[in-house]
Amino acid sequence: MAQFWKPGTEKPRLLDDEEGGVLFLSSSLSSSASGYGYASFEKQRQRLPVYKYRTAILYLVESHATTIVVGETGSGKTTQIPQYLKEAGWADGGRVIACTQPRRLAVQAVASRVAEEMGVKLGEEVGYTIRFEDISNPDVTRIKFLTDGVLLREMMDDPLLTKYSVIMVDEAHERSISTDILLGLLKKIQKRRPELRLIISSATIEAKSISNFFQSSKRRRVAEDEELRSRLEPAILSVEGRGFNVQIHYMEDPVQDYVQAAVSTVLLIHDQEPAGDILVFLTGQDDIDVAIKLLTEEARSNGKNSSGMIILPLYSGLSHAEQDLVFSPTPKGKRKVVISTNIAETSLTLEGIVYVVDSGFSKQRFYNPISDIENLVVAPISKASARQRAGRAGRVRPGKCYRLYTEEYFVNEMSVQGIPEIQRSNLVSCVIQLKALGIDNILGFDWPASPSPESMIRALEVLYSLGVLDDDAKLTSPVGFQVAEIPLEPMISKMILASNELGCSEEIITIAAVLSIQSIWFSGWGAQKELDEAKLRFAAAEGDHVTFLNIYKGFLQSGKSSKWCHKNFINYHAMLVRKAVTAGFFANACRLEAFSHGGMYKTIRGSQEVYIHPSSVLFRVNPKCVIYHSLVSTDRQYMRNVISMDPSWLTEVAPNFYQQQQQQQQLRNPIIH
Ligand SMILES: Nc1ncnc2c1ncn2[C@@H]1O[C@H](COP(=O)(O)OP(=O)(O)OP(=O)(O)O)[C@@H](O)[C@H]1O
Repeated sequence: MAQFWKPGTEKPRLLDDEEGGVLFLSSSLSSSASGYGYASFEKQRQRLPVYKYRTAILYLVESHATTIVVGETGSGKTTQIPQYLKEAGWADGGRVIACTQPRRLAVQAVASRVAEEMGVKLGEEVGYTIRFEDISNPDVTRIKFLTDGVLLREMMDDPLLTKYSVIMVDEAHERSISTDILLGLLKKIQKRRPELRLIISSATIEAKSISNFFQSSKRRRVAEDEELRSRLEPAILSVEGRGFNVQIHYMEDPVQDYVQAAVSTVLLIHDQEPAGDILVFLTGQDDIDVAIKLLTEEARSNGKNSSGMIILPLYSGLSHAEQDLVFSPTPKGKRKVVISTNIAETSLTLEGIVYVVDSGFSKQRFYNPISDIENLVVAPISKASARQRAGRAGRVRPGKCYRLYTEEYFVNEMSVQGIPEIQRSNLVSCVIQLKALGIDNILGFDWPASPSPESMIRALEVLYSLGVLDDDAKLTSPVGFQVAEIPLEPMISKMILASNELGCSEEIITIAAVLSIQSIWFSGWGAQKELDEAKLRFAAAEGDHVTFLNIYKGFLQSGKSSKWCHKNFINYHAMLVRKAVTAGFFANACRLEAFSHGGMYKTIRGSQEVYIHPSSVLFRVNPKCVIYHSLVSTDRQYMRNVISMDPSWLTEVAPNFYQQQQQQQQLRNPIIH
């Protein structure tokens, strides 16, 4: 059973988070306001800490090009500021107020909440746009929530974002790659559109560094007259006041297995704490599935009343219906246990949540430009994230947060902020986006945090090999422009274009769609055996990509029997498909080196050791040469979504890339097969 330090053993202190210990967020909303639910929306809005700053915010936005708003979680920044701006006339005359979020789920949830508070139908005055889903109407939408990635895409049609009067970049502290690109581009746009207003908001942002970014000395020199200079000077506003109390508990000793510790903590809460839903932060679908299984089994075997718990997963691959369950009210007498990735970390209000369990980990991208390998690894979160997670409790009533790490670790070892995503990612998509927006001097681009030159060079190299950039590093016509226009990874886009010539566009578009989502398999939760059987039924000898096709066709024809699967096994056609995949993903080619450990491969590009992931239908089949879609790192580097291929295709589809590669390898290692 999890051992937590009990806050009752020491007098609770009013502490700043960094100091650790019991954290009582000072409350400007009293718990008697748990009658909150009954108050009118207007009253609820007025009780939020940000309300007292309404005039100040509007004044600063009027008088400064950039306003940075810093405030605690739940103070009302996201839901209220766009409404204040609308009320003050910033959406008059057909103009639009934009509010960006790093995550799709947050965009949908916040837009629904604001539409509800304003008493309007979602998609009309208040709308949202996320990739592949546009619930807005250009004629009537005045407040638009969107992911930062979608706003970047909008710049391709309207580089100065002319329809927006104010753009609020929310959760900037997350430093997603799209947020950083957006900040760099918005700074450029401001020079051309002095009337555009920016609000950069976050609970934990390092306001000073963003402020410095927006007021470089060059900008100050450009602004000669006093008034202009003062307008260009960013304003920083700190919203004081927080939501309800959130009591923080730490582990007495470090935990060996955070999934097991999370399960024990949920059972402890369910057993000992009063009513209220629980939100658990784990890292990904795999450990969420394990936790759900363990939780169900342990509750049953301990004789605990598991029937009182409604256990729900939350990650980005879920269907709308599954996501809706998480947001729906908890039936009386029940306790919802939502087990989530960090998609629930920012901006979300799940009304019934009273308890948060924080594993202290999340899946993070790490890219090594030398080996050209990008990994999704389970890594410790930062204090900023921990604070956001705790902030999911205490939004509509007081709450508790159980951190599955020690206070000592939190205070002394946890980093204050995470590393910006741009400094730990493959930059291929980022570079092509900037090129498409006419930013030719990528290395000289004004970044809030500069990416490494090695990553930049790697990205330029790959884009050149894909035929997307020419010798002057400009987009090629038509391929480069076409690839940039498709809102997918450049390799997938190139694969689609290649399929046209190879006569298999329909199939490739199906595969591209599957690769662009997290998983074609909906959660195997509670039905792992059936899921495995289904996978086997649809499996194709050529690899996962062709398996996706089989599934899709099966769906279309509604004949999902194994008999149907055998009858429609398409070999020759699949070969074509594989060649098109190779045309896009040639940089991810690997060769079988040894049969040890179930088949050891090496990347042709960098001679890195990699293995086929057990979830692949090619696991233990071990074709001689394969192409993978992505890598995950656990005890080893595993390739996910793998397809077999003929190595002779490589020099055919990517002559520059592989001839150069072969020459380099011959220098290093004269024997290559
Ligand atoms: N769907 C909802 N149901 C009930 N209350 C809500 C909902 N959405 C927001 N609220 C209320 O509004 C408050 C402010 O939410 P908002 O998202 O604007 O805060 P925020 O300052 O942006 O915080 P964060 O940075 O954590 O997202 C919440 O703490 C909660 O009290």
